[in-house]
Amino acid sequence: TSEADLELQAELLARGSSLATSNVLTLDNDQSQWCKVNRDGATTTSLPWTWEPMCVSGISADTDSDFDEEEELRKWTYCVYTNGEVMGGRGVSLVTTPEVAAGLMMVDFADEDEDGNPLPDREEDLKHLYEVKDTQDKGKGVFAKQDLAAGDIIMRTSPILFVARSALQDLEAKQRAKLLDQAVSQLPSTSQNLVLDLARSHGGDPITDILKTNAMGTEIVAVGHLGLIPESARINHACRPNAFYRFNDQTLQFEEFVLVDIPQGQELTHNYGFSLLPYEQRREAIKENWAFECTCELCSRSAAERAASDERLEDIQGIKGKLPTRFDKTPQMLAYLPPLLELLDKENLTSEKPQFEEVLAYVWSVFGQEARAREWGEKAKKGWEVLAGRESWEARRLRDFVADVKGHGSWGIWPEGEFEEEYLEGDHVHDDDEEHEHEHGHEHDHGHEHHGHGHDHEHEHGHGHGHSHEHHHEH
Ligand SMILES: C[S@@+](CC[C@H](N)C(=O)[O-])C[C@H]1O[C@@H](n2cnc3c(N)ncnc32)[C@H](O)[C@@H]1O
Repeated sequence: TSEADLELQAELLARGSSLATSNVLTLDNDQSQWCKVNRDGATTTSLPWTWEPMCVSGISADTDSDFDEEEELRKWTYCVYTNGEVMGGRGVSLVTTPEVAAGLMMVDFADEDEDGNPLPDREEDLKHLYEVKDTQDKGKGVFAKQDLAAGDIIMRTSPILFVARSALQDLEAKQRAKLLDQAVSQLPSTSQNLVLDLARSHGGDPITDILKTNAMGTEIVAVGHLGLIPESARINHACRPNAFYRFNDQTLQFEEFVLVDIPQGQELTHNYGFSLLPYEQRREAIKENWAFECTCELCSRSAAERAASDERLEDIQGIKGKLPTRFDKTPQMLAYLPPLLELLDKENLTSEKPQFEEVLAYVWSVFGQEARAREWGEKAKKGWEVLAGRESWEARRLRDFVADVKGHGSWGIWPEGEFEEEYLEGDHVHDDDEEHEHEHGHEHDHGHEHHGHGHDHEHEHGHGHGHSHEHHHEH
């Protein structure tokens, strides 16, 4: 980056930050006002935005539920920010706060590789791997054009539109529609068409509907946003999905990847959320949030098979609720983790497994059991390589672990003389609190499941470092 670029960035950053204060108008009621942002003579084609930001400010009353009745007034400003040139000409629009926009000015918009060479059209590279076709009962869907293996990346692209989640709450319907329309209309026409062509399911304002039907949960500078990725938005929901995504908020790069092997011709699926809820509740939650009746493989099984799945889900929640957090209770991990992993496996909850495989590897290491530590470390490594990516820090961490188990900080730290052979059997822990376990069944899961670094389609899916997943939805 040249010095001039750095200066420009610093200047833009300063201007972006100052918007936060200069732009908030004094308002005595929740009348909001529109305002133009001062550009101090800068041309509108300078990076990062190619359009004048359009902003609206207002005040919302937040009821603090902990101290009921107490209403707190919160001032807010949301603006439309568009760069119509980045990401290989695809462009990106955001409806977000000036603070988030200022944070984004630092990002490398990922049009160049590390050596400054322009990146090829990455989506074009991978288009032979899948096709979009009509399904019988779910509108369009995405299908594998060849056999795909777990970990394969099938889409490399970028979101076209981001909307801060809070904006959907704070803005009243007309303001929201106006900002969203503006955000879309400032995009290049091919990108506009990609957005406007997407499925709708709720009625009302078209772009709001498109967002609610298709957006995925993402975070930008740690603030929750809905992101619209038109290619990935064609993937239908399944409670036990075979595909997943990662989003990198440093580069705005989005990667769709294969979670479990997919034979040629099979449909790709995403988890839109609620996958840990039992059948009836899951169905309700999907209907309420997504306005469709789930017809996925799991939801279409016989009543007896669904009941068996519900029972496994209850057992999974029960075991998760009992996992010890104190070091002196580490032996209990040996009783709980293997059955938990077996249940997750039976229930095809693939994306949940690596975190527990990793813990189990460290537990064996704590007890100085090298072979078992390495065996589970290998499983966790494979899982993270798929879920977080081969180059992720999770995958590296596990590669380091299996290469040198005895060099790991956990190795043999269980006090000598206190190790008992029966720990290895895993049956030393008595289920004296069996009753309890059922009490906390599914209560914790309001459909916001976190896979790894945060995903769920409420929808959240996705994953990664500062990458989130969620096929959101008000999400
Ligand atoms: C993100 S879009 C998926 C792509 C969409 N089928 C299309 O034609 O563009 C979400 C919409 O797909 C449909 N859909 C997705 N998963 C479904 C499922 N498991 N069962 C029924 N409908 C589903 C619903 O109409 C939902 O509103």
